[in-house]
Amino acid sequence: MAITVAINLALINPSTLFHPKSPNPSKLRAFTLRCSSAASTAVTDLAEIPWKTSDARLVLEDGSIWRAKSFGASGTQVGEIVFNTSLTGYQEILTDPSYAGQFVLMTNPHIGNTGVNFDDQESRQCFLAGLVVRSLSISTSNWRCGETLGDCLAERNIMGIYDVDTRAITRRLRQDGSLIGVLSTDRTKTDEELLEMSRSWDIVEWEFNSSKRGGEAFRVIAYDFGIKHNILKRLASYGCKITVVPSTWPTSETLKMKPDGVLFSNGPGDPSAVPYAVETVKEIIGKVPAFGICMGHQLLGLALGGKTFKMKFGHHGGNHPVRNLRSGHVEISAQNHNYAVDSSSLPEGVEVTHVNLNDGSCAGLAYPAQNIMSIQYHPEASPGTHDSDYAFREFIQLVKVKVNS
Ligand SMILES: NC(=O)CC[C@H](N)C(=O)O
Repeated sequence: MAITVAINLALINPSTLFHPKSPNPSKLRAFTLRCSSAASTAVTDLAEIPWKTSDARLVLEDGSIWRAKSFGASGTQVGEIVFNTSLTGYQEILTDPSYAGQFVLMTNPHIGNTGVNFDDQESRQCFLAGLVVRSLSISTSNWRCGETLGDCLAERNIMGIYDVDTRAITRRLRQDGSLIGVLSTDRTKTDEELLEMSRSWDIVEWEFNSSKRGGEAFRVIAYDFGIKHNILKRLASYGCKITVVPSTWPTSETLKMKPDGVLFSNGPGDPSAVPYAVETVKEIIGKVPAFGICMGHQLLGLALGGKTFKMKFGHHGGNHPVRNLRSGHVEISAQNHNYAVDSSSLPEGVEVTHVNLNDGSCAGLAYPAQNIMSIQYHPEASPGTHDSDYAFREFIQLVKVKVNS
């Protein structure tokens, strides 16, 4: 039932595309760590570093080259770099399928000290393309720790780098917008080759294959575009019996199953690149109460006739202020998205219910006439604050009213 996400990394011919922003490759700028030599030497003097170190490069499409140490897997990997401002929760971030194809840079400088446990996974594997951290904890200490962060990444073939100026990269992303990059530990590849790889890759290349009457549970069908486990756990805690179906599940089958509600999940990539999913949403809305989370919210926006667009550097973190326009309350929310619904493109009758206070973008929608609600961020908040958990209660309320009507 789970999706598989296939991405064309190895098949790209670096010579086929040339990015219009290309500076002369001979003018590649090399950024060496200002503090790496001093800080790392100091640490090495005190304790033997327990992981294998090797040189790694992060080459961004703007021509900047960031030299770092590697941990986890080695090799060469292309991805889109995004920064996440959460202070902790790196394990949930690693296993959030919406990060597929992306390098996540943690702005919190010290990562890895609690290791990885077997209870906090948001899905069955690590989906992100790579992890970028300033300082990797040299020791791991937590009563639930099952393995170190480095071992976890190495076993799952995910690359990580540390000893890199994450603040400088974040400032660059905030200024210039999101960037494609290549992480590599391969010394045989030149900087120019890596730069070409970063410029010929596109993240949109995804393929998705993959208490009611008498105390009975509500039956909810969850369309899996890359669903996080905590969404299922939160729905279950509200008394739902959930059936997870693949993103390509036929609408006719869904309707035959007579669900009380349908959830459209979070997921990676550009919502406008999956028109079949928009069609599915169109066929379901109006017939069954629907709740969209993140990608699901964007698909609902498109299905209702609105438009989505790519943001400059997206929202990734556990500390985004959102105003609920109905209650006037401000929630601190967990967010992870690069695309957004354009509020001005929405037809009459569709209400913008939430606004991101950092940039005024649309953070929630409702179409009461058709029992639809959606949230651009993560009410299941894992990691994050739990201010927005009430969204599940509101969805259950929509379901209840419909069931009892
Ligand atoms: N978390 C999500 O569902 C992300 C939605 C979409 N992939 C975006 O980046 O905007």
